Amino acid sequence: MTATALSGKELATEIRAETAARAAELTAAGRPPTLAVVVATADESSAWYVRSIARAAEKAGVHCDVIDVGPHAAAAGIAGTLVRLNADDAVHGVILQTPLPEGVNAQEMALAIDVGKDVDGANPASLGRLAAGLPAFAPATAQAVVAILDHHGIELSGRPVAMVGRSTVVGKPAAHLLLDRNATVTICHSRTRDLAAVTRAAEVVVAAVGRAGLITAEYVSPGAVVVDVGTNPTGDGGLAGDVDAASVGAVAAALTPVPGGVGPVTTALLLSHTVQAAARVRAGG
Ligand SMILES: NC(=O)C1=CN([C@@H]2O[C@H](COP(=O)(O)OP(=O)(O)OC[C@H]3O[C@@H](n4cnc5c(N)ncnc54)[C@H](OP(=O)(O)O)[C@@H]3O)[C@@H](O)[C@H]2O)C=CC1
Ligand SMILES: Nc1nc(=O)c2c([nH]1)NC[C@@H]1CN(c3ccc(C(=O)N[C@@H](CCC(=O)O)C(=O)O)cc3)C=[N+]21
Repeated sequence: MTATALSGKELATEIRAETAARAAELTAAGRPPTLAVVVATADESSAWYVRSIARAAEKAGVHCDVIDVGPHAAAAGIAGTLVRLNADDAVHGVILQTPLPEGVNAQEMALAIDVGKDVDGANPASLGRLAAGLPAFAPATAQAVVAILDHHGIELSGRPVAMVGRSTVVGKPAAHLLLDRNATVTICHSRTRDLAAVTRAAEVVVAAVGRAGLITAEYVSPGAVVVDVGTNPTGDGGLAGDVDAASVGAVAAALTPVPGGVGPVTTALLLSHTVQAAARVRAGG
């Protein structure tokens, strides 16, 4: 058996087209949608991600302001920058890049992001609202997982799903979104005993671990659907998923590729959230 590739490219193109149309309307109405990206790191993969957001934003007609406070910024300085952006009516979305300088806690910092502008669902209050079924932006990556499954017509209701990873950026919010779709979700992590037994019992496996090739064929039941969130830099400047596509592809029914799967949908959703935030402000006056 050779697994079907669940591409994210077409879905990302659809989301970007819809986003560009709404961005053009907002711009014509004198409210150009604007995303502020706060950076406090010299990390190369973070810099790559920021450049890819800026490129995608430009194509969609969304303004992207990168505010680099430097890799030695103190917590008070970072929080102060976020508070200033909350108060700036010309800014509709705010994201804070990780990693942060040593000793600065990402969750603490994200508490300073206004929930209405929290387009990557980083504020713990956004995660709480998501869990409680209240309106909030989900982290773009977590939403991308469900969106890509929906796009390819994969049923979630009632099905056993293994979510491998419990980070606040991906695993926990994705588990909530999957639960909202009536999946029966098991959340796994580094202390999970016999991970392969748990993932083999699932019909849908989502891997957000950060270990290239961790999920091999013996972790997957024949006919399962596998979503690979991992974006692990390879030595030669490429990207490797958390799933060993060569072996899993022979067992699974369907698998999201890396690159070309969850990644492009993530960036498209981040911009979509930004125009939603801008439109909401307009609706409120
Ligand atoms: N495509 C995209 O848009 C995005 C991709 N990513 C990628 O997704 C991956 C995960 O990111 P993120 O959630 O931020 O990573 P984190 O490092 O924050 O979390 C990793 C999770 O995986 C668990 N884990 C680690 N090792 C194992 C193991 N051997 N077996 C089972 N579970 C394990 C950890 O468990 P524990 O909690 O016990 O430590 C933790 O819950 C990375 O490759 C990242 O680059 C991330 C965000 C967006
Ligand atoms: N709070 C937070 N939110 C994130 O969303 C987040 C983060 N932290 N930390 C870092 C990771 C990484 N990440 C990627 C997003 C898109 C691609 C992407 O679009 N990749 C393309 C291009 C790949 C290539 O050019 O080789 C693809 O997969 O096809 C990759 C990686 C978001 N992250």
